[in-house]
Amino acid sequence: MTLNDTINIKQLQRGDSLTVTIERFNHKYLGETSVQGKTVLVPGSIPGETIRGEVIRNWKRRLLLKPIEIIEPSIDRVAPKCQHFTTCAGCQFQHISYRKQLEIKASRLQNYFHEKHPCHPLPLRGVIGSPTPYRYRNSIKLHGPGEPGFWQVLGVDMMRNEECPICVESVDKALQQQRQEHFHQFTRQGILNVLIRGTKIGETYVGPENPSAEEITWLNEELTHPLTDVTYQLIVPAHAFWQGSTPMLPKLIEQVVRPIREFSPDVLVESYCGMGLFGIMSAPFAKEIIGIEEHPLAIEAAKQNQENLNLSNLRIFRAKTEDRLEEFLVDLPSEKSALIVDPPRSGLPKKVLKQILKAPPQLLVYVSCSPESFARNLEALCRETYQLEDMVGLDMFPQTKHLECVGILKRIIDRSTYSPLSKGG
Ligand SMILES: C[S@@+](CC[C@H](N)C(=O)[O-])C[C@H]1O[C@@H](n2cnc3c(N)ncnc32)[C@H](O)[C@@H]1O
Repeated sequence: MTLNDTINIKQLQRGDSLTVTIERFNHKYLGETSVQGKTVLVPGSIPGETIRGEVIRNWKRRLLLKPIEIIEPSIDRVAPKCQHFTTCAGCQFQHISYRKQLEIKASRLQNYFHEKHPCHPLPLRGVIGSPTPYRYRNSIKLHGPGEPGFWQVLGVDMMRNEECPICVESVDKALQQQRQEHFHQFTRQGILNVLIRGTKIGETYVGPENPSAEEITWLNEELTHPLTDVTYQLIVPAHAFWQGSTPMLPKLIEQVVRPIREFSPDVLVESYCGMGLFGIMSAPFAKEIIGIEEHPLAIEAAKQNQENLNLSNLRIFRAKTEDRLEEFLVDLPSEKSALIVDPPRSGLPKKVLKQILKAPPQLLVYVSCSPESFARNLEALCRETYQLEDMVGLDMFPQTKHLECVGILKRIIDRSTYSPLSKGG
């Protein structure tokens, strides 16, 4: 007899109890199992564990269970630090030892590169862990309706979270203070989405995610270059992209800029450049750098940083990558040219892939926050034009399912074969 033979799962209601053994993680890293043909999802569980839980929702095909008692725990289980873990949708892994989290992420990367993928076997060096697996995150967005909060697991309501221990202290403190005041200063004005962002030097922005022109805020940040030890004072736009993990940032820069330093390109194009982070950090190692970015505030910050740091070899262009990349790539010198891409989660669109394949620079450094689109894009890039020489994962967001990776691609064909001129445009 199995654990649930005496229960008709269809009839379970909110608050009822159910005991299950977890079979696997689903694609969102929720533990799951099947009971009487229904998928039972248990946040904060590990495959192999037997858990007694309380029913939160019972849909037609799925049932959401909140763990109440871990009857048979996994050897990888640790105590979560956040009181909201298993209710909040932000973290998936607080109950798993940090060593095991890194193992899970490394095998997830491997799994995207099946046997027939041109990059198989994967030259993966591993996943670099965060020096601080908590207290790393420098920005959060809270959403309405009503008092702003985080999404709950599986989108069940919003939660008015009292803390967020993965955040750096200044951000967590600002959240706690706002929560005590019920975010009144924003809800009174009908502002639904609130952004909290903190910098390493202690500046904090708490305000609307989408500000009016007068509310636009610039933050000051300090960053020490991991390869030169020079400390940079940077302007960071509160409302445009800035890397979310303060302690992991030097490690990410090191992985992206080291190959640029080794290659020492005559021209480096950095597309999806944000406020110019990798271009600025590559400035000592490339003769000329061209940055392309579409967000007006990121562009303003990039230009301000370029001026403040007196970087005469860096030029920034406001454009959509798909509209202007080709024109820069076809002008690149055949040898000694490099490209850094750091696209959003969806990866490089087909149009951009085509432009790269038409005039491929010698070195391509691909920074990705989505292993899935990264693997898909590499399938096209490495079919005949590039070889993936090196790859590393970076755990920018410990306790969560998210994973960053950097791939170093070297051109393996003679570029003249692919030149738009030799192909008649
Ligand atoms: C993952 S962020 C990387 C930013 C930068 N590399 C950094 O580390 O700070 C992606 C950036 O691409 C920009 N972006 C998104 N779509 C774009 C497009 N089609 N063309 C140019 N930039 C784009 C976003 O505004 C954002 O700044």
